[in-house]
Amino acid sequence: MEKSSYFLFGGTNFNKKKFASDFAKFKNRTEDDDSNKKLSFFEEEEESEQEKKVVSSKKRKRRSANSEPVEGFDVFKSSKKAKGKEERQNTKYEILENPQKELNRQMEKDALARKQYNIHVSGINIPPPLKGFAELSSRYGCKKYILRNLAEMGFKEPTPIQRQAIPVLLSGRECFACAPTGSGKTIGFICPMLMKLKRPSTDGIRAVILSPARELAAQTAREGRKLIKGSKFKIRLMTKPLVKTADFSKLHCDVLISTPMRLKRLIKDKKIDLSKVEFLVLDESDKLFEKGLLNQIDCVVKACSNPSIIRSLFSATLPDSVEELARSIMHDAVRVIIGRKNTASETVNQKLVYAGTEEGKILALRQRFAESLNPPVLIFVQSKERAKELYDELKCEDIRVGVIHSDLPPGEREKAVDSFRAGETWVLIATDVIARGMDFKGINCVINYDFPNSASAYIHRIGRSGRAGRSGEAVTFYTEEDVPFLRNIANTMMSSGCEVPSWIMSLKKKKWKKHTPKRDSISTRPKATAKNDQKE
Ligand SMILES: Nc1ncnc2c1ncn2[C@@H]1O[C@H](COP(=O)(O)OP(=O)(O)OP(=O)(O)O)[C@@H](O)[C@H]1O
Repeated sequence: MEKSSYFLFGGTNFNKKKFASDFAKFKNRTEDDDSNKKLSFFEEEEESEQEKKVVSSKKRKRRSANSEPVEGFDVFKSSKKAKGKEERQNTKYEILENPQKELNRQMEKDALARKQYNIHVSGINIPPPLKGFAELSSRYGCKKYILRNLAEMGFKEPTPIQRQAIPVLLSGRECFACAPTGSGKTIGFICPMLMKLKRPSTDGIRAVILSPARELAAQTAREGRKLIKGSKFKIRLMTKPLVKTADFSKLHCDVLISTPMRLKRLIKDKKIDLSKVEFLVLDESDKLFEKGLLNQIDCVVKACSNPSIIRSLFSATLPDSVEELARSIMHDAVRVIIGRKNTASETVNQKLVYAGTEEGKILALRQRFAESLNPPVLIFVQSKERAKELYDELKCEDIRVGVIHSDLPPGEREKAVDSFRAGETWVLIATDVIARGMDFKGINCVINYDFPNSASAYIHRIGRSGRAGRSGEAVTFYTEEDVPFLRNIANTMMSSGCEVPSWIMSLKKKKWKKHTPKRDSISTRPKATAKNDQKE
C-alpha cells in the first residue's frame, strides 16, 4: 500500500484516488481564474458600446415601466414626464431653457443606476455611479496605464462599490463605505487615490492606507502594485526591515501601507512626517476603531494634518457606533452602502452543524473530510492555543495542513499564507488574525470550528469564501455553549438568503459581548504522546 495515496484520520482512511475528482475541481478553478485575466478590457469596452446602442431603447421602455420608488427620487413621476418624444428631441434647447429639468433627468438616471446595482447613498451632490471603467478616462482623464492594468487584472466591469466609491473620492469628497466581503473594495480606494495623486513625486508621503493586520497590508500592497505597473509610483509596505533602516525623509514613497502600531511608533519617535498626506484610507475601519487600536488610529489621524486631506473608511461591516465616530472626524462625507449594511455575502451557502461537544467537533470534521475534502478549506478557531492543538491533531494525518496565528514569527505567517495560496497546503487553520480582508482565490469552504465571537466576526470569516461573484460554502459547528448565540448568527444567515431551521429562529435573541467560552482541549491523543511530538 502506497502511503502517500492515503490520508489517515485517526482510524479513517482517506483515499486520494477516490477523491481525485474533488482535487481536480480545485485545479480547474485555478486555471479558469488565470484564463479570465487574459481578456482584453479594451475589446470588452468596444463591444459594450455597441451593445449599449442596441439595448438603449429597450432600457428606456423598461425604465418608464418601472414604477417603484428609488431612493432619493420618485422615478414614477419623472418617468411619465420623460416619456414625451418632443422633450427628448429638444434636449439641447431644454438644457439652456430649463437647467433644473436637465438636473432632474440626470438625478433620475443616477437613481436608476444605483437601484440596478443596489447602491444606497446619503449626502448631498453625490456624483453619478460609473457606467464602466471607460468612464474613468472619459469623465476623469484617467491615465492609460491604470486602464491597461485593470484589464490585465481581468476586471471588465467595476463592481457596485467601485462604481460609486471611485467617483465620490475622485470628486474630492470624504467617504465611508460598506460593501460585502469580496466585492472589490480595495480597488475602490486605490484606484481613485492613484488618479488623484496624478504623478509620482519624491516630496514626501502622499497617501496612507491603514490595515489591521500585516497579511492584509501586504495583500493590499500587492494589489496596488498591480495597478501602478508601468508608472513610476512607489507603493511601500511598512515592514520591520523598512522601519529599522529607512530614512523616511529621503524615501520615495507615494503610498504607504501599514498596520497602525508600526506607524504610531514612527510618529511618536518623530521619524516620519505625514503632514503632506492627501489621502488616508482606514481599511476594515470598524476593526481599526475597536478599543485596542483606537489610540493608534487617533495618533495617525492627527499626524495626517494636511487640511485638504481626503479620508475614507471601508469595511464589510459598519456598526452605527463606528459611523458616529467617523462622522465626528470627517467633513461632508458621503455614505455608500452596497446592499444591506452588515450582511454576509449572498454567494456563500451557510450551514449550522450541531456537534454537541468538543469531541463531537473533531469527529464531525474528520467525517466531513472523509466524505469530501474539496480544497482549499479554511478553518477558524477562537485562540492561538486551539489553532496549535487542531494543527497537531491533523498534521499527522497525511493531509496537507498549515496553521497561522499571532504567536508565529512574521516569516512563518507569510509562509503559511503563501503555501495556502499556492495550493501546497489544502487546509489552513487560523485564528481571526486572517479573518478580515484576506483574498484567497477560490476558497471552497470555510469551517467555523469554533463559533465566532460576534456577528461581524462571522461575516468576515465566511467572507473568505464566495469572493468576486464565486460561490462558496460555510459550515459553523456549535456546541451547547454556543446555543444562546445561535439566533444571532441565524439572523445574519437569513438576511443573506440562507435557510435556517424554525426552532433556531424562535430562540430568544441574546445581546452578545465577545463570545469566547473556555472550551475543552481539541487534542484526542494522550498528553504524554503530544508532549513527545513537540520535543521532536
Ligand atoms: N472589477 C472587478 N472585477 C472582477 N474582480 C474584481 C474587481 N475588483 C476586484 N476584483 C477581485 O475581487 C476580489 C475581492 O476583492 P477585494 O479583496 O478588494 O474585496 P473586499 O471587498 O475588500 O473584501 P473584504 O471585505 O473581504 O476585504 C479580489 O480577488 C479582486 O482582485
